[in-house]
Amino acid sequence: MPTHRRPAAGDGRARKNAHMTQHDLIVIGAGMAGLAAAEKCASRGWQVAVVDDQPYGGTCALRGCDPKKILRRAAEVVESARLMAGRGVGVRGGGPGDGGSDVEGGGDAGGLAIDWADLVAYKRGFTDPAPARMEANLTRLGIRTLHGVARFVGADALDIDGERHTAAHILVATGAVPRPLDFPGHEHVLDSTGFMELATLPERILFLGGGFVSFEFAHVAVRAGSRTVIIDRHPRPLKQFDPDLVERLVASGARAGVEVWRSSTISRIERIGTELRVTVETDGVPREVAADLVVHGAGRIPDLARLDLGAAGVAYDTHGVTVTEHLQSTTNPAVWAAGDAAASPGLPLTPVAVVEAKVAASNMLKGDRAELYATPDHTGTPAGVFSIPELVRVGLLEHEAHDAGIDVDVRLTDTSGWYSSYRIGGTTSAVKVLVDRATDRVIGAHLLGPDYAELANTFALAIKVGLTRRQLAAAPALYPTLGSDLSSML
Ligand SMILES: Cc1cc2nc3c(=O)[nH]c(=O)nc-3n(C[C@H](O)[C@H](O)[C@H](O)COP(=O)(O)OP(=O)(O)OC[C@H]3O[C@@H](n4cnc5c(N)ncnc54)[C@H](O)[C@@H]3O)c2cc1C
Ligand SMILES: NC(=O)c1ccc[n+]([C@@H]2O[C@H](COP(=O)([O-])OP(=O)(O)OC[C@H]3O[C@@H](n4cnc5c(N)ncnc54)[C@H](O)[C@@H]3O)[C@@H](O)[C@H]2O)c1
Repeated sequence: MPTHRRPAAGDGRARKNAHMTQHDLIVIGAGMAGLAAAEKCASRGWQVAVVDDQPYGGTCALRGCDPKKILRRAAEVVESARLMAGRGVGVRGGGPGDGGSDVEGGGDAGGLAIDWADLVAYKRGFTDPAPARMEANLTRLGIRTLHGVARFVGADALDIDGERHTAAHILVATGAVPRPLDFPGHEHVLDSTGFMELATLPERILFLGGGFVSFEFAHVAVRAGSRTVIIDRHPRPLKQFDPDLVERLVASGARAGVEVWRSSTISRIERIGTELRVTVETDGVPREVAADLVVHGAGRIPDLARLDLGAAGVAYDTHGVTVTEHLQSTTNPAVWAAGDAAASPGLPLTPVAVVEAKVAASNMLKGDRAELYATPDHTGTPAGVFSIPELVRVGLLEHEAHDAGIDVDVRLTDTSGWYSSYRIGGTTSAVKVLVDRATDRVIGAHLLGPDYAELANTFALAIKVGLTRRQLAAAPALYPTLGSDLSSML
């Protein structure tokens, strides 16, 4: 095990010599986790450097959450117009757009359509300026910004593009990358970053994997006029979410044109001219399907391959850097990890990455006083798929509550006939709330419906602070808002 002195609390001043700066902290990865930790430590006077080989900002801001939701906005507008078509909404002078959609009982919105190139350009209006702004902010905070691939060359040393940098603490915040695929022709599969940069959206798109990425992108692409199929190897997609609500989402997606092929996978892709010849196996039986594009939605793995963690004696596995509950490497005390790159219990989501980074930073700042170290608390952290409508989960699933031996009251309500649904033209929506009968506390909330992700934040707070069903139902809400439906959902 590497041994070296780490600064005790308050002695975080960096040493300098003619050849290099020894930092208090080098953060590898300028994503949500890396930036949160760097800013916290710099605000306490530490000499901090951040390194990234890509533009600053990481996945969420540049290639994930934020740009994705800009693309989705266009699809939401088209969908909202369709739901209200024939109910007072149409495009003046416009002819029928796609021959009439029967999505959720609405009609054609009279020629309203997504211009993909314009939409991607609009998205870039947000993402392109972000790295310079973020880097300038770090510089203003006194944080050194480095560019290049970081690789360990010792227990407390990194090589960054041929230069050696040492630090008392090194935070691995390198995020995740699409899981490598190995079937013949896998090189034809486009990843999520590539999808959001497409100049045009082709007609026939297959999405490999039935998780977050595929559902979110397929629900956008279908509203932009593509034919979409999600191919998942399990009988049930979106396994982390409530099965009853997943089936309703799949059914409403099918009406919009998103097919889901279950117990299926892709075993081969061949390019023939401009077309892809894709072999899809369902329950082991192969068939050939023609497509214009195949998109990777088959999971992500921690981005550790370029770090040479072995050179620093840092243990890791397929879930990330092996860490203690306070996010320190189990085998090298100089190294910490947070976000998608850490093998912590937290899900690979942005709010989790930020909480972990802040906890890791606060623990590093405490020096050797391990008795003061904190652990991240992810109780009530919501997870949501931004399909149309969105699907959200907070707290326990029904089967998890039963497995934990909780006497649970399960309240599943179809809200599609409620006023709030009628107002927007009628849509698929439902809610499942789990209440612990012994304590009356809300322990799980599962939501499917337009803008229901906003309701998730209230449930998240309730679960985090341990509110009872009665307390939550009694909270006054502005009327008429979606929030005012909450008490009826309980
Ligand atoms: C398409 C998509 C949509 C998503 N949507 C959502 C959402 O709506 N909500 C949500 O909560 N989460 C979402 N996520 C997940 C979320 O983006 C991640 O959980 C979050 O960005 C993780 O942050 P991080 O700081 O751990 O890593 P990242 O943001 O990935 O940052 C890691 C950085 O490290 C750099 N790096 C890696 N290796 C090295 C190296 N050796 N040297 C130098 N630099 C290196 C990378 O270039 C990268 O910039 C989405 C993910 C994807 C892919
Ligand atoms: N809204 C959000 O918060 C959001 C959005 C996008 C991504 N993310 C994060 O990024 C991670 C990765 O997203 P993702 O959608 O790529 O992965 P995922 O883990 O959500 O889903 C992957 C799916 O692909 C299936 N699969 C894997 N290999 C397959 C194969 N060979 N053939 C057929 N099916 C296969 C799995 O069974 C699973 O259902 C997520 O876990 C999530 O944490 C979050």
